[in-house]
Amino acid sequence: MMGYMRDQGRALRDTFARREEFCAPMRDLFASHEIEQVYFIGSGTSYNAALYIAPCFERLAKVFAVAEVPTRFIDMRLATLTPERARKTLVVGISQSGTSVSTVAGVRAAREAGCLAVAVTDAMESLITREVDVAVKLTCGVELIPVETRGYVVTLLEGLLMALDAGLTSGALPCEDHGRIMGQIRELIERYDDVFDEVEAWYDANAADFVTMERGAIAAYGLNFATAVEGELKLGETFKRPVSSYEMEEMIHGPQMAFDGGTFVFLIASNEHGIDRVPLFSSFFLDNKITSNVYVIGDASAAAAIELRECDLCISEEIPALLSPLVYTLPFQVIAAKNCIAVGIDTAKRPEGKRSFAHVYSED
Ligand SMILES: O=P(O)(O)OC[C@H]1O[C@](O)(CO)[C@@H](O)[C@@H]1O
Repeated sequence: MMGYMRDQGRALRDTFARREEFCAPMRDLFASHEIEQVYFIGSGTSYNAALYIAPCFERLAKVFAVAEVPTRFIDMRLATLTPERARKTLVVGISQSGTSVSTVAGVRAAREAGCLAVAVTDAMESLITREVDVAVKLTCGVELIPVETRGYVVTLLEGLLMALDAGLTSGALPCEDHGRIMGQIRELIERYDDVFDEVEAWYDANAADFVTMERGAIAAYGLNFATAVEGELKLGETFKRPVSSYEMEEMIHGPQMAFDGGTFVFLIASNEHGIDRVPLFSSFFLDNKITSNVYVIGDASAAAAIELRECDLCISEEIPALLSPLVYTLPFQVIAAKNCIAVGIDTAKRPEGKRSFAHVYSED
């Protein structure tokens, strides 16, 4: 797992260099169809990436976009699609492997309803590619372990680049804004390996505490809600402790009643609307002596806005808010991987003797 994570910087730079491979097909779709709404569907890590990609399309390409798990897309959203609306609806199924039963069923149902269906997948010969109008390459490379990490950050970047391109092409995103954001991406992926090292050093400094985690709560706002949900999945599927994710404000509407000294609270202080509320949350847990295990995750701009403690993570340089999910997922990936190493859990192994039905590898 650590090997795939340490390769993320290279994979992001490779994805950026290959952007025309996935931006061009999406650009053609937007140019040749009147698209009024986009559904990004996927399961697990791919759904969590969709939680970031959908708002990127809304902000940058000014198109109504929603992230949905495939079963809810089929059971709820399809009902809203009259034949006329379906023709103007793009459904993007994200599946790294191309074999998630749910996502394959989702794009099939979308197409049957008259929507335009696209697959974003690393496996260009997989089942999902046969159920769509267009298959778009996900440039993450195969991950041979059950836990997806490199695939997650690559999916985020690919979605962001597609949204930027769609916005530029439609005229929704001014050329100077497009150029500025592309520059920020270039700069971040160049120093991504250094950022990874900073996160790992933070883990190492707090390792003795992290391995004692009994339960976790991850709270975030804005684009980093996706980070919280992905952090919950990563820690749960590896370290196997119960972890919940929250839109930050919602954490104080009941869930906090269950927290105690064994609960590790992670507050993602991204430089978005909501950052000023973070200190209220940390002091609630600390001052009321509910748990001393409170960690704020932020960067140089968070440090200017919030009084950080020694145990908090402060990335030394500023991370632009739009790109911050590419970085703030790292602490949770690193805690997941290194806690497992510490307690002897092999993250490369699938649970023995348990056949899952989440993926299908052939038409049978
Ligand atoms: O992106 P894919 O290949 O559809 O996989 C989705 C999810 O399915 C899993 O492989 C589990 O079944 C997760 O690890 C992953 O997040």
